[in-house]
Amino acid sequence: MYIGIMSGTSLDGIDMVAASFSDQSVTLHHQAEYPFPETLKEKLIALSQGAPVTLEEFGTIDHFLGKTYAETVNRFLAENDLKAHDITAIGCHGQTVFHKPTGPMPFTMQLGDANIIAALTGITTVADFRRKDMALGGQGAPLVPAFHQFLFGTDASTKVVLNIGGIANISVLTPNQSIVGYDTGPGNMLMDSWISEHKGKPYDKDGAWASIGTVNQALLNQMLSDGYFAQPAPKSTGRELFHRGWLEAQLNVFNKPVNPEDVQATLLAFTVQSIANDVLRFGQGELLVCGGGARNQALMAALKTALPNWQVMATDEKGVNGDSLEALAFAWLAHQALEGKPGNLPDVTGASRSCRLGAIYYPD
Ligand SMILES: Nc1ncnc2c1ncn2[C@@H]1O[C@H](COP(=O)(O)OP(=O)(O)OP(=O)(O)O)[C@@H](O)[C@H]1O
Ligand SMILES: CC(=O)N[C@H]1[C@@H]2OC[C@@H](O2)[C@@H](O)[C@@H]1O[C@H](C)C(=O)O
Repeated sequence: MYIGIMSGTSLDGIDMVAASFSDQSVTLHHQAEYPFPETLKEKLIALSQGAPVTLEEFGTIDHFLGKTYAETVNRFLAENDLKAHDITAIGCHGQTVFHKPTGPMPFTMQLGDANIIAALTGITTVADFRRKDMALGGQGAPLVPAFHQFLFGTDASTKVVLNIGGIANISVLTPNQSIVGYDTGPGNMLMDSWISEHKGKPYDKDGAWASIGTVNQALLNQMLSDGYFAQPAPKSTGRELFHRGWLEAQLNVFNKPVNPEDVQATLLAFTVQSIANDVLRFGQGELLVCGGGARNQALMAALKTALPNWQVMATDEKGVNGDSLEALAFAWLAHQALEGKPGNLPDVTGASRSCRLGAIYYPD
């Protein structure tokens, strides 16, 4: 069995799974979600918002995260009556705190010291999955398309797997064609940020607040003209672009009053339309949605309206829990690493070749 740990760009906490793999199939044994300790969450939010940080504070967060992942694994093992020796390895994504895939010195940074995870759990740990791909000229993201392909394969029809986390990304699985995958742009991140500022809530449950607002079409068109959307793949993005300051700049340029609930409705439409514009390029087929956004009923309804020729459904309808899919992917990537198999798809990330991903940390 492998453990997969994902804490994503929404900063909503830690998703954990225990799963086993064969060449053709995956078996999910256990899954759980755990919140971050409040002090850690505050530090991560400050860091993600570009707050100045000293090297000492930075090292402290790396340690705090590593310790938190380790303690969470030990709790997960106890809750599921598992022992360390039941687990071959842990695949830990870590917490992305910066992602800059282009320019002369590209880098991506995931924190959470995996030495601490290996030492405190007694389990071999694989981490730092993205930087080898980037060293080979790739974006280092998205990495999950290879796992989407493994899970949903290709049959006679086109399937697009859509993750709506903080950022949204798609994997396009078309029969007899190489897989296409990239980040489409914002997922829940801007909606979360706006409702948190105006209502003090971490997210807009079921899109209820957005639903009482009206989409401002002119503001929506302005947002959709951001240069990211016209860029060809390979491409990936993050908080570095679609953050609160980006929204502030958009509202300043727009320079007309918009009610807060109308901004929320426009942000929901922005996420939906930016995704739909990309999905529409691939004709018709099934759109399988995972990530927290799949739980937002208003967002799912708007996606269905924007994509009338697509069968839009949550991955759960295909038997795969959409809340734990990314954690499952990192358990699979750890399995790939230990089996000495490649993890990246050069067609997706733009790396010069496929390669083994991740650094292995031993407990002894
Ligand atoms: N019932 C719901 N209604 C509306 N939004 C929801 C609901 N449940 C979850 N969400 C949204 O999903 C988000 C969490 O999604 P998820 O855990 O997939 O993100 P992540 O893994 O952190 O991000 P990423 O995939 O970009 O790394 C929450 O922040 C919230 O915006
Ligand atoms: C740098 C980084 O952490 N990117 C995440 C983020 O969250 C969604 C999207 O942006 C995707 O590119 C990626 O995560 C998933 C797990 C991936 O690599 O496929």
